[in-house]
Amino acid sequence: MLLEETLKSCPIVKRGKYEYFIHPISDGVPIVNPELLREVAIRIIKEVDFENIDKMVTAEAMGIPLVTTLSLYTDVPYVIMRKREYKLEGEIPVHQETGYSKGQLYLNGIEEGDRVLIVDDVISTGGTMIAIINALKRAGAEVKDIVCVIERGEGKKIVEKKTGHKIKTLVKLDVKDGKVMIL
Ligand SMILES: O=P(O)(O)OC[C@H]1O[C@H](OP(=O)(O)OP(=O)(O)O)[C@H](O)[C@@H]1O
Ligand SMILES: Nc1nc2[nH]cnc2c(=O)[nH]1
Repeated sequence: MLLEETLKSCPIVKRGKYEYFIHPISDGVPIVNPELLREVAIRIIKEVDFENIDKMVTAEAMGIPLVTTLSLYTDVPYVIMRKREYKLEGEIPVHQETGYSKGQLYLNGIEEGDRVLIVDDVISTGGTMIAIINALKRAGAEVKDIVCVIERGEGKKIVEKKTGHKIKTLVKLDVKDGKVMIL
């Protein structure tokens, strides 16, 4: 499959000590081909019962092409957790920490009782997923399902243990000696 094939040859750069892989789905560079985006969206659709989902939630930035594509296929609307504050009534700020960055994410547009699918491109340390789940909890939403395209490291296990939510992923990888290895 295209996702696995393209990951195997993708470049790695250092962000501090963190070996960061660069791929169209997780970075939007060097170029996003529609065949790859379509494959990923269809693989996600096969994993989720969209009949039971009111809204999708993702984090800025690289969840955006994923939820956009999924929304066009399923007619389910989406909310993007932004790194910028809007000061809208009811906006929920949460702290986000990844393997290489720290900041805030802001949730808008979710109402109590909303049945939510969380979508993201990567889960690594799990810091972003914890932030998203915390914000949704504070909004009173019901997290129905979680899908991340790429899994690396222990983040998935950590978040599952901490929150009790199961996380579905399409591909698991490790970065070793400057190379991506599909597990
Ligand atoms: O499991 P974690 O260690 O939290 O890493 C996963 C997060 O890292 C990336 O986002 P990033 O904050 O780099 O933003 P970007 O989408 O703008 O690249 C990715 O899109 C995930 O949201
Ligand atoms: N593109 C990309 N996104 C990430 N998010 C968390 N880790 C990574 C990584 O290594 N590469």
